Amino acid sequence: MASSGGISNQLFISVQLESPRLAELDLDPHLFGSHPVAGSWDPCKALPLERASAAVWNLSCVVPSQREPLDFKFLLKQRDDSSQCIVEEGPNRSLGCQSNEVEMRTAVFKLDEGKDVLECKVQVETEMLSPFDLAASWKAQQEYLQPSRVRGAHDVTINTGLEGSAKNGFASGLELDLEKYVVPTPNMGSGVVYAANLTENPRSLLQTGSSSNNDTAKDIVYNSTKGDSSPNHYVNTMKGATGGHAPSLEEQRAMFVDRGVGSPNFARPTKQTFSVSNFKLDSEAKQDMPAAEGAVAAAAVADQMYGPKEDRKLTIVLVGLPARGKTFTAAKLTRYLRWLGHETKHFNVGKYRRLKHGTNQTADFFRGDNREGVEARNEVAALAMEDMLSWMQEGGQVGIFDATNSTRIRRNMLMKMAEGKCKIIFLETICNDKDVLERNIRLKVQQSPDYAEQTDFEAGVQDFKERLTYYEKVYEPVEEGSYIKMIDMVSGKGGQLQINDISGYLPGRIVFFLVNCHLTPRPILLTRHGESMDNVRGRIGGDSSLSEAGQLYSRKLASFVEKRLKSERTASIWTSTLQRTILTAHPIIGFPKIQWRALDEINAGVCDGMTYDEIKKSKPEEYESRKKDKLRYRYPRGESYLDVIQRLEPVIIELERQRAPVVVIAHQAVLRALYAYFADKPLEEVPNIEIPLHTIIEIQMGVAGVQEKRYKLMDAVHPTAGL
Ligand SMILES: O=P(O)(O)OC[C@H]1O[C@@](CO)(OP(=O)(O)O)[C@@H](O)[C@@H]1O
Repeated sequence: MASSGGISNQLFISVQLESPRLAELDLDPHLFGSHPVAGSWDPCKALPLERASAAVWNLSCVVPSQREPLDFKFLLKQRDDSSQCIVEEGPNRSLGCQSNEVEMRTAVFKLDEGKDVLECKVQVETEMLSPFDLAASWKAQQEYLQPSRVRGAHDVTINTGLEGSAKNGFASGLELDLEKYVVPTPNMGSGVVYAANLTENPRSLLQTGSSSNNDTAKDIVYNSTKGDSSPNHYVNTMKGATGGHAPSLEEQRAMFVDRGVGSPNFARPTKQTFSVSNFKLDSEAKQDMPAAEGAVAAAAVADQMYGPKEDRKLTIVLVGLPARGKTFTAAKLTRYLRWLGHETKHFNVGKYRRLKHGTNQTADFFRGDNREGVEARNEVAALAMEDMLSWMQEGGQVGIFDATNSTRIRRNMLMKMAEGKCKIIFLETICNDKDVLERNIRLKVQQSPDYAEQTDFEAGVQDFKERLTYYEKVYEPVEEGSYIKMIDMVSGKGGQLQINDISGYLPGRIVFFLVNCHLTPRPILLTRHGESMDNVRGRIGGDSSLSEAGQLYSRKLASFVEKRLKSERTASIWTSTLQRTILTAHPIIGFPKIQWRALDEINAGVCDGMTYDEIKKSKPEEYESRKKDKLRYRYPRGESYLDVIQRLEPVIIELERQRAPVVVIAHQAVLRALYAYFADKPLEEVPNIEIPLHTIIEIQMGVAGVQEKRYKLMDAVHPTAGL
């Protein structure tokens, strides 16, 4: 917003710091920085943050707009001795004069001479406000003691508490009303997590005890004895369908693909009956069946019937120089494929290297002429590939092999290891955008365990850039085999995708997904409709209107959306075709509304309009069957959660493709499925994820992955508990 006629705009800054430990440690968070408003880097003049809740401190202030960015950092002061300051680690934070700039880097403080580390979640938002907006807000506040209704301005209440500080030109204590509605997020967490840390831990190293990751151990246990992909579990299930004896090989051949558990009363296909949806498959092939429905399951069958064995297993081998977004792309692809029901795991070779060789390799370790380094790196790459192939033997379907894999020799080694066991597709990420590279390098040094002990951030950046030059010297672009090249796509300004020798259902889905992805940060707001009359009655499905409370929520939601998205030039409102979501969206003005049938609530079939108690009494076997396997259970003439996931796939693709914010007003089961995608939740958890009424779940998609924030606008009078 340019300054008008010599009257300069004001930069509104809203800062939030969150950590449950701050209060315990008697530490008061402050902010200090380059502008006189922020103490001109004098810790004694640092601005204190105000405590907003048990673990949240915030500060809002207005800074006369400045030509240069506002550089600042957080610092902690001991409550009983404010002369003791602890300044946060890492580079200065910098705010330009853009509106709605959101900076999320976690604040890291070293306590007790570095023996203890305190991490605080950070949210920083900025807004350029014209003096007129500010004055009008002030006037509205003074005269009507109401939050301002000035178009476009924050709904602020101006707190004149810090009179003294008004001298140096800023009205302190501006408080964002929206923050009052923030409620804790569940374990999805919103701290920035280093994506490579979430990848598979080396079972090979685990056996030698050099890695202490229970998850992998649990994972191995899970794959071999639990879940419905293991033969013994499957045989037991089939005993029920064959009158109690273990199915003979002939009967096993009659096992059917349809993943819907459905009503136990329906005639189970036996070896005489054969319908299109019940392909005869031997139990061994059954293991590869994804826990998915519809298109994915049918394609998996087709691939199995016609494709060679290795086509049933797919490995996406990432290729690219460091800081090209490989790990981020790998994590996104893993999340998407898992959500569709494909057994997918992300193997990061860097993690193997760190576990086997420690985290303080300097750039020299990565020199192409460092024989020892090259051998060590190839060794851990082979270990990771061995682990992945073993996992595939146990039922894994798609492996994401994340490393630079920057030479033909390395790639040939991987292809040789995979021969006859799985299909390999190379996914090469190429980035020529200097700004994107610089940002990725700084993000990498900030987050990677390789630089956790590096106290001098700039030295870390130099070391990483040196490592980069060594890789560039030996880098050989992919020209061999099946490959996908993503060229300058992450910057969100076009770019291109090149593919070679790509065929089959799953590779096709992967290409389609990658074409639609980008990293442009934008919020996606998920919320259920306002309380409906059927919610009050405890009836499921249906197409009822809103209760009084539901109508009130629709008005609050409209006010929230107006404030939260006021500075967004374009945003859209998506609803289902059921009236409870359309009525909820009705009071929202100024944004296009789109009705998606794909967003309709799970179809309860013959149980539609019933209460859970009525189902339990009149259809006890349905009730029990759904309780036993709520993910796969399909209502008679209705849907399962897996069916809902399948029909939501185009919605996910469109949400990934959108660059502007989207408000999705939908239903409990539908939002469970959508949330599970963003939160990378296991499919088994989907049917029981908490999606309370009258609460907005804000998903922030961006460079550092997916973060979440929740706003509860009002209580739900009749919370609906799922079956
Ligand atoms: O899968 P469960 O837990 O039954 O939840 C789905 C049910 O939630 C409900 C409410 O009970 O959704 P909503 O009100 O959000 O449209 C029912 O309509 C729907 O059948």
